[in-house]
Formats: sequence, structure tokens, C-alpha cells
Amino acid sequence: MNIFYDENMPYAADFFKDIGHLHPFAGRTLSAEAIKEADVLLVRSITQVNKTLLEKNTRLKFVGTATIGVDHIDQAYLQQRGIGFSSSPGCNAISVAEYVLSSLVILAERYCLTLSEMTVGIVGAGNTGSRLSEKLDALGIKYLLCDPLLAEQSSDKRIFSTLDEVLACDVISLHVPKTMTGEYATYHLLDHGRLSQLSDQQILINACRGEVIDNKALLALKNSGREFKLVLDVWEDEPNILHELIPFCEISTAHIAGYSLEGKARGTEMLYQALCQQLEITPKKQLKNYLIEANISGLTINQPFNEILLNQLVKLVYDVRRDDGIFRQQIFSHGFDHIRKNYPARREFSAMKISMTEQAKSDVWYHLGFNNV
Ligand SMILES: NC(=O)c1ccc[n+]([C@@H]2O[C@H](COP(=O)([O-])OP(=O)(O)OC[C@H]3O[C@@H](n4cnc5c(N)ncnc54)[C@H](O)[C@@H]3O)[C@@H](O)[C@H]2O)c1
Ligand SMILES: O=C(O)[C@H](O)[C@H](O)COP(=O)(O)O
Repeated sequence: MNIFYDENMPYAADFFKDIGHLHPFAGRTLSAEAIKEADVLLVRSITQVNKTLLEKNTRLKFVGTATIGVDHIDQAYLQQRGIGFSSSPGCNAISVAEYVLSSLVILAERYCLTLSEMTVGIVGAGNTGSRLSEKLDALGIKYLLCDPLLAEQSSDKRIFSTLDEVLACDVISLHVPKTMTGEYATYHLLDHGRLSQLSDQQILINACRGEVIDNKALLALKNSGREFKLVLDVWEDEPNILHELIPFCEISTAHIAGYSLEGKARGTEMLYQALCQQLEITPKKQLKNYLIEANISGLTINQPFNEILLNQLVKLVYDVRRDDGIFRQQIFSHGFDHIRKNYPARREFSAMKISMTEQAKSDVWYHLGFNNV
């Protein structure tokens, strides 16, 4: 069995080597010719999986994407061909939530803001929106959720707000899929009209898909002097992004919000499990047996919880300014994909084991995702 997999998929060789012959590939340039002999195709979001890519292959049985987003996959075509499909829902949701939290900590420091006095509007309350809301709960930060699709389901008991209510919050964080059709299509959800309602004090974070914000309208508003604060991890038309937006961003990164080692590796593990199920074999491998120890994996806290400590601890594990710096330095010389492909190691809060002295004891760290010892 020939297993073709994106080279940017940590531990893929460990997970799949006993199942078939392995063929790593570069995701952006994959051709129909190259995968003619593939039985299994494992991709990331930069590979468009559609009729054009698959038409020379008559033996493909399974396609997997080690990502949450599925807008790069023509699922109807796979179904029509009887090719099994699996994505990796939730794999990097914690990573995205920690990217947002790191951004908030940095902006709070930069503008002397108190996080516990702010309200965060979360658009899309699925996996990433929910992980973010759990961390905000841990910190006692108020938030509103907008998700009309979940609001329509009586099984979801959370309180939902309208898009207008959420767009009036101090911070707006977008966590929706890219969808082009339907009542709640997200393409240009934040169009010129909605963007122009933002006040100069608001913070807008996009770590879902670039096309959810009309980037040209955003640039026009910024050029006209609007000063709302912008954190952009995703951009319209990646990798050919609107570079003129970069100087207007407080934090700008190359679609890496989900790129913690754990986030990427969970995607690989989820595809391993899905492929085992399709092949009716018992999965024997587990990520915890491969995941390496973090560079710094333990510390002791001596003070009760406060926002200065939060700032120190979050930055110690993940300081998003590192990725913003790399982006600004390399985007013109090396390009968007190079930055993503050479992403330096980053760990989730859970990789840090913390102990607390008696006076420092607090549940907050545990609820934020740190590992209590
Ligand atoms: N930047 C990154 O690295 C990164 C990482 C992971 C995911 N993503 C993107 O983020 C998206 C969300 O991820 P997720 O794991 O939360 O997905 P998810 O499917 O678990 O949740 C998405 C939620 O958005 C809701 N939604 C859909 N249309 C909406 C609308 N018009 N208004 C409000 N809510 C709407 C859905 O009902 C769903 O609950 C993914 O589709 C992916 O494109 C980006
Ligand atoms: O949809 C997702 O899961 C994320 O956007 C993911 O982090 C994208 O990473 P890529 O597949 O492009 O490497």
C-alpha cells in the first residue's frame, strides 16, 4: 500500500511505517502525476484535493487532512468516487486558543489594559471557540458567543448572542470555517460595512480563514486612519497576501495559530486512527509515546494568581511576538510558505508542569491548561 503524506506532518513516519510504503511530498506543489499510484493520501490545508488532483489515480481508497478546516477538500467528489475521507476536528483548537491568549496578553501589556475588565466576542463556538471560552472562564474574563448554527440546536445549552452584539465587544475573535453558501456563509462576514462599525479601541483577531474578512476593505479603512487593533494569522489568498496590511497589524503571523507541536501531531494521530478504522486494523500507536519533552518543562509559582504572573507564564511557553518578528523579517525575502514550513518548535501550556507554594495555590493554572504537579 502506498501512503503519500505531506512532509509537514510530525510523526507521520512513526505512525504509518508499518501500514505501507511511505511517500512524503511538498503540499503546495503536489501534482496529479505524482500521486497516480497512491492508495492513501494525507494532506494539509495547502493541497487542493479535487477532480484535477485525483483524476489520474484509479486506486485511491482514503484521503485524510491533518487539519480542522476542510475548505480545500471536494468532499462531494470523494464521495462520488467512493473514497473514504477523514479530517482532524479539534486537533489544533487548543493551539489556536493559546495563540489568541498570547496575543491578548501582549496587547494588554502594550496598551496597559486589564484583561479581566474586557469582554471578548467569539464568532464561531465550535472546537476552537470553545477552547478559547474555557480559558477565558478560567481567567474570569467575560465573553459573548455568536454561533447561529449551534444556537438553533436545542442540545447546546450555552447562551448565544447576535453577531452585532459580539462585534461590539472589546475584543473580537473569529473562529468560523470558510463557507461560501448558505444563510450563514462566512465569506467576507466582516465586510466594509461591519468593519467600519469598529471603534479605535477594539481589538480584532482573525485566526480562522483569511477570507472571513474582506482584506481590501480592511486595508482601505486602515489607510483612512481607523485605529482598531489588528491581529492577523490568516489572510485572503494565501500565500499571495496583501502585504500592505502588515504595517497596520499589532501582530501578524503566517497561518501558524494551530502550529503547536501537539496541535500538528494530534492531526497525524487522528488520521492514523481513522485509517486504521477504514482498514479494519487495531490502532497500536499513541502520540504520547512519541511526543518529546519541552525545553523547559517545570517551574514553581510563589505568588497568588495575578495578571503579571499570567503574562510571564504565557510568554514563557508561547510568546506570539516571536512569530510576528519572524513574519515581518522573512515575508518579503523568504515568502509565506517558507515561514510555515520552517516553523520553530512551539509547545502548548500542557507541556509545562507547575507546582505552587502554599500561598500561591490556585486552580486557574490548571483550568488554563497548564499541567499541575
Ligand atoms: N489559523 C489556524 O491555524 C487554524 C487552526 C485551526 C482552525 N482554523 C480555522 O478555524 C475554523 C474553526 O475551527 P473549529 O475547530 O472551531 O471548527 P468547528 O467546526 O469546530 O467550529 C466552527 C463553528 O463555527 C460555526 N459557524 C459557522 N458559520 C458561522 C457563522 N456565520 N457565524 C457564527 N458561527 C458560525 C459553526 O456552527 C461551528 O460551531 C476552521 O474551519 C479552520 O478553517 C484555523
Ligand atoms: O484548518 C486547520 O486545521 C488549520 O488552518 C491548520 O493549522 C492549517 O495548517 P496547514 O494545513 O496549512 O499546514
